[in-house]
Amino acid sequence: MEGTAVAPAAGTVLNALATGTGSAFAIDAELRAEVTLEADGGVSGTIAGEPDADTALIEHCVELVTERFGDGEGGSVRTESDIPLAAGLKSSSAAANATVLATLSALDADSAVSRVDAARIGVQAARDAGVTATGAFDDASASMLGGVTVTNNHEDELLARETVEWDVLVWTPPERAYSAEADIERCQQVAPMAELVADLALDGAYERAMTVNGLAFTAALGFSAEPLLEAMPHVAGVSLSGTGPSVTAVGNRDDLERVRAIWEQREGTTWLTTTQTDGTRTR
Ligand SMILES: Nc1ncnc2c1ncn2[C@@H]1O[C@H](COP(=O)(O)OP(=O)(O)O)[C@@H](O)[C@H]1O
Ligand SMILES: O=C(O)C1=C[C@@H](OP(=O)(O)O)[C@@H](O)[C@H](O)C1
Repeated sequence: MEGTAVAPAAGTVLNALATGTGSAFAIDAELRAEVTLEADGGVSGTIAGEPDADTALIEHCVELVTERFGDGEGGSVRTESDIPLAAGLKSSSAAANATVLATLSALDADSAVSRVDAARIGVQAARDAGVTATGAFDDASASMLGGVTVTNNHEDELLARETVEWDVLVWTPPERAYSAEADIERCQQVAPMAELVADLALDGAYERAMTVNGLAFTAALGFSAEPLLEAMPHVAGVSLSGTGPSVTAVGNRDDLERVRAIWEQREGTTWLTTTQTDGTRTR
């Protein structure tokens, strides 16, 4: 019994660590999960190219799905991806979503659950594995459904979902930042700004929302606002993504190319992509 699914990365419009309301958009960078089930035994996980990374999240995703939709099968799960881990680009949400759908596919139970509920299973696994602060249903829903979503992460409730077609520039510095280690109290200090960002996002002004989010959360989380300032005159929106360290900008392709030339002088990787609208899919 085998199943494969592919999930996109995502960038942040609103970081949910201040108020529990969050917003994210899927971007065209992929993570693939391959699941093989056996009648019994435990679940073992592998992350290609990351021998020391924590596999508890993907193993627990398999367990939750086989307990609920199968007969508690065991087996193996392997993820492979270009999305850097713990870089603010929602690799954990993509890994959970792809693993949940791959396991459902291996059980021949693809239609047993809606995609939104499948994302909620991944969120539960992330909470159980301790890799998230709020559950990150914002990131999970964006990666599962594609497009941009706005969510209440305390209730795992989808407040809005829209298809958007944006060019996206991403800068990923070499360092890593685990969400579970983020300073939540400092994030809560920017709650009034997060409320403004949520209002803008729910009005569909995602790009402006993103820039306000970027200014507030670079301050709260202690990142430099310099990359945001460099981009701001040229782009529609720019923000720290998640708890960082990646920064994403959206706007006109030619303008993003100009910002790319500026960001490329920094250490790390700068790449151009687009939003993704299909979300997570079985293969
Ligand atoms: N590609 C992956 N495959 C399996 N698990 C992953 C993967 N990427 C992230 N994770 C899990 O998520 C944790 C990191 O989560 P987080 O700090 O939220 O990073 P991100 O911003 O990339 O989502 C890792 O410790 C690991 O348990
Ligand atoms: O763990 C969490 O609850 C969250 C982590 C952050 O994302 P990253 O995982 O990208 O840092 C943030 O943007 C999101 O709104 C909520």
